[in-house]
Formats: sequence, C-alpha cells, structure tokens
Amino acid sequence: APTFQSRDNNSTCRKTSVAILGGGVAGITAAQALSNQSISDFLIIEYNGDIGGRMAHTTFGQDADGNPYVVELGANWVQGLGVEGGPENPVWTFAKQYNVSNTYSDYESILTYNETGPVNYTYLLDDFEDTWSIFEQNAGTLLTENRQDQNMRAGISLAGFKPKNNMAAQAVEWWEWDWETSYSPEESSFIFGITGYNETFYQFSEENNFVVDQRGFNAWLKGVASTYLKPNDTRLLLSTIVTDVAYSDSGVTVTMDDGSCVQADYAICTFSLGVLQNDVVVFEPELPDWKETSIATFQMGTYTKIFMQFNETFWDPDTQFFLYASPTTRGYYPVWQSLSTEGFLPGSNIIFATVVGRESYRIEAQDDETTKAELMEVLREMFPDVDIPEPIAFMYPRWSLTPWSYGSYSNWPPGTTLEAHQNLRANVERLYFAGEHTSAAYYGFLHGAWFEGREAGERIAGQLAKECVNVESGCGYYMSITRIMGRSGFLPAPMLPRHTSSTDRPATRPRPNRLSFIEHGPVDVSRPFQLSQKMDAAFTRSRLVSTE
Ligand SMILES: Cc1cc2nc3c(=O)[nH]c(=O)nc-3n(C[C@H](O)[C@H](O)[C@H](O)COP(=O)(O)OP(=O)(O)OC[C@H]3O[C@@H](n4cnc5c(N)ncnc54)[C@H](O)[C@@H]3O)c2cc1C
Repeated sequence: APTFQSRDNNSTCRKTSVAILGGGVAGITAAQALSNQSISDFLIIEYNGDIGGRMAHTTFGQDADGNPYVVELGANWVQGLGVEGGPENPVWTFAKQYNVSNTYSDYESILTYNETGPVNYTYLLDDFEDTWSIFEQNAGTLLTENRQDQNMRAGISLAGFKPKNNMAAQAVEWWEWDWETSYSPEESSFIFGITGYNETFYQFSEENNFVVDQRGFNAWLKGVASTYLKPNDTRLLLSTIVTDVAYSDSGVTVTMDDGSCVQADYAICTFSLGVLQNDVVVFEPELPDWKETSIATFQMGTYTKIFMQFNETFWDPDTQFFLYASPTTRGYYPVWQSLSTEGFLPGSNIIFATVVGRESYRIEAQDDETTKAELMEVLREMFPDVDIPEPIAFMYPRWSLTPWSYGSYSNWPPGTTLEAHQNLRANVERLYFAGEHTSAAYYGFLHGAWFEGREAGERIAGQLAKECVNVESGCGYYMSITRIMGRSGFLPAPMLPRHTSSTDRPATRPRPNRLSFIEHGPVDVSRPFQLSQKMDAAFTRSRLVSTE
C-alpha cells in the first residue's frame, strides 16, 4: 500500500515553484520555457541517470580498434525536417545547432525478399502509395463531415489495397503503416492516423533523417538543457524515482521511493502514457474518471530494434533497407536496416531488424538465444547463397517492460475523438500533463513532446507571473471536456476544429490534398503551436451547444 507519510509532514519537503516530473524532451523543454520567462525556481525529477527519456542510446559491438559503437534504443530519426522558407521541425533546428550526425533515410534504397531469397515486389510499394492518395482523401471527407471514425483497415481496404493472404503485400503494408505507428491498421484510427501523418510530413516535409551521432541523439537536448542548467545543477535530480503525486488546487506534493519529497506550487507530469497506464505512480486523490478514461483509451505501442553485428557485411552495403515477407506471419522480422552503409556506421558490419506490437511482446518474453536463432533463420532465407556466420554481438531492448516508459510511443485507436484526447492533456488542479502522448498533432514524435513541454511550461509561467506573456498558446489551465460540459459522457455535437482546405495550402506542397487540422504557414520554433487555441474554440462551441 502506498504511504504518504512525507506529505503528512510537508515541512520536511524540499520546496519549489514547479516540479517537473521526468527529464525527457517534454520535461527539459518545460523547464526551458520557465527559464525563458525568468522562472528559475523549478526541480526536474528524473528516474534515469541521464536526461533524454525515450531518446536513449547504449553501446553495442565494437570497431576494429575495440571501441564500442553507440546505437539508439529509442528515437532514431528526425521526422519531417522542414522546407526552405517554411516551418521547420524544432528537433531538426536543434539537431543542426548541436551538430548531431545524421543521414537522409532513402526509402527508395530498398531490396525485397521472401522465404526463397530475393524477390522483387517493389511494385507493391507503388500500389500502396497510389492507394494512399485515395484513402487520405476519404479520411478528409470523414473529418470535414464530422462522421464517425473507422479503423485504418477499412480506410485502406475501401481505397482498394487488400493484401489478404498475399504475404508480400502484407509486408509492404507493414512497412507503410505498422512500422511508423507500431500498431496494425485494424488497431489504428483512420482519421487521426492520417491527420497525425499529415501534421508532421506535410507541414514540415516528408524527409526523415537517421541519427548516428556517437554522443547519442540526446546530445541536442543536453545542449538545450545547458542553456539554463549549470553543470551539476541541484535543480536536476537524476536517478530519482517518483512514487506518489498528491495534487490539489493549492499545490502538488511529490514523494520519491526513498521517502524524500518535494512540495511545489505546480507540477508537470511528463511520464509516458505507458507509465500512467501501469499504475506505477499513485495519484492522490485518484485521478478523476474523465482522466482515467482517456488514459485507458489511448494506446501505448512497442517498437523493438534488434541489433546484430557480424564479422563481415554479407548484405549489399549500398542498400539502406531490406524488406522480408514471412510466408506465414505478418510482421515477422520484416524490416532490416544496414548501419554498415556509407553515411551511417560504414564498416561496422551492424544490421538491425525491427518488430512492433504483438511480435515485440512475443520476443520480449523469450530469451536472447531464441530470438537470435529466429533472426538467423530469416537471414538464411533472405540470403540463401551466403554462408552466414554467427553474430559477434546481439542485443535488443524490452520497451514494454521498461519501468520508466512501459512501451515506446502512443497511438490513437479507431473511434476516438479530439475531445477524448483533450482529456488526456488537461490538468487536474495544479498538476499538468505533457509529453508526446498529449500532442494531438504530433503524438509519437520527439517534436510532439517538445511542443507539449513548452506549452505546459508557458501556461504555468503565466499562472506564476499572473500575466500571460504568451498569448498564443494561452495561459493557465487546460480545458477538460468535463470541466466545460459540467458532466462526463458523450458530447451531443461534433466539435472538430476547423482544418485547412486544400486551397489554403501553398502550391509547393508535394501532395496538396492531404488533410490537416492545423493551418499551414511559417512556424517560428521560438513560438508555440496553436492547436490548443483551436481546440478551445471547439470547446467554446460545445459549451454553446450544451447551454442551448
Ligand atoms: C523505440 C522507439 C523509437 C522511436 N522512434 C522515434 C523516432 O525515430 N522519431 C521520433 O520523433 N520519435 C521517436 N520515438 C518517440 C520519442 O522517443 C518520444 O516521442 C519522446 O522521446 C517522448 O518524450 P517525452 O518527454 O514525452 O517522454 P519520455 O522521454 O518518456 O520522458 C519522460 C521521462 O520521465 C521519466 N520517468 C518515468 N517514470 C518516472 C518516475 N516514476 N520517476 C521519475 N521519472 C520518471 C523517464 O525516465 C523519462 O525520462 C521513438 C520512441 C521509441 C521508444
């Protein structure tokens, strides 16, 4: 049973204005937003011995001199970079600023295989792309006409792509969908799967750059943190595990596993959706029903990279991706990426496979040797003419079992709404929530965490300063739908924010008809994004409806 003895004796707690729970992207950005508004009295409380959260790396294998390589266990790409003169992904801005080494991911650099070896089914990639331009329009129709969401399977199928028992088509669909979202089309929202894609790849750009920086991808976040934290700053509590969070309309008390506590005027909880779903932190009082419902509704996916180093590069060193279609099982070690390729870690002889969802859970539950044997069997099928040696290094993380993340990143299930998501984001009393999962526009991405951390920091800064410096994102509390409606339950009228029509978009956009609910235009990364304002407008409309 949880004990709250520290809270009973608050005089012994360390005092601060803002307790930031978690030192991932959202937490570090929230603290930066406070610092930018001259609020220096905050504490960042982080489980791990370093900042970065799910942007996490480790050492793996070794080079010819015996020095280990650094590989990313979590986030690996800057996704959607930006176009000349247009909005730029803030992570890309910082990656450039802090010289993070990266290479363009060329998705055309792909070879396809099945259980008999190399088989060219790349034409299916084109087929799927053609289908995409149809189903994204259909998703747009559903959104603009405020119609019921479907699952992605229905969207893909109605647009004409029906893989059924064609395993090559299944592999292609996995590459196009599951690989990005960590969920199958059956498990994913059609409308918000498409808007989620469009917000990033049509607003910024469709380019993804893969990070191979030997300092680790979090080098940029450390750079950001160093602008307001001194070396060994006592406001950063590393290796500190939060167990209890007591909140009220006058403050928040945070208790750690060693019994120590922090008493704050406000707090921002940036723990992942997986952490919230696994009840590892006790909230006092219990989170309200509307909050619990939203936490239970959204999904936490698992994305697993399995690294292998060999004593030679027996695959084509000039190709970035290798797609494998299992004869029996969709998503069975489908995507392989070479790190031995120029621009990555040439000469490293490292290749890694990726699985998601149920396949991740399956391999997380088995030992390394069993998984290694499965991978070797697949490689021998893909390269029947090669005498493949045993790997000299092998490793994969178990994200769904990791106690500070419980999964990789969030996804929207079919049939949910923006309103349900706003409840995931809304504060309870003086406890705020931020992270990739609270971003309706950029959930699952580093930049989602960045925008959300900044907004939460700015809102609290507005509360503390008693003046709203940042009028664009708004200050103060977020709205929960219950707070507006005065009750929980189904909303009587659809309240989707206005979205742009295709004619509003710059002509230079690659596929101008894709759907978005954020207006396009230059985004200055020093300014917040305005989704919340649009949502607030939607909520105002809902209040009018309910009053009527
Ligand atoms: C395998 C994988 C691949 C990914 N690939 C990409 C990619 O290529 N591109 C991309 O943009 N995004 C990618 N992502 C998503 C990206 O990593 C996340 O969106 C982002 O890092 C989330 O940041 P956050 O601050 O919201 O959460 P987190 O990074 O989870 O930060 C929360 C922090 O809270 C801490 N914490 C949790 N519990 C406690 C506790 N009890 N006490 C104290 N501290 C606690 C954690 O240690 C963590 O540091 C990937 C993620 C994974 C796991």
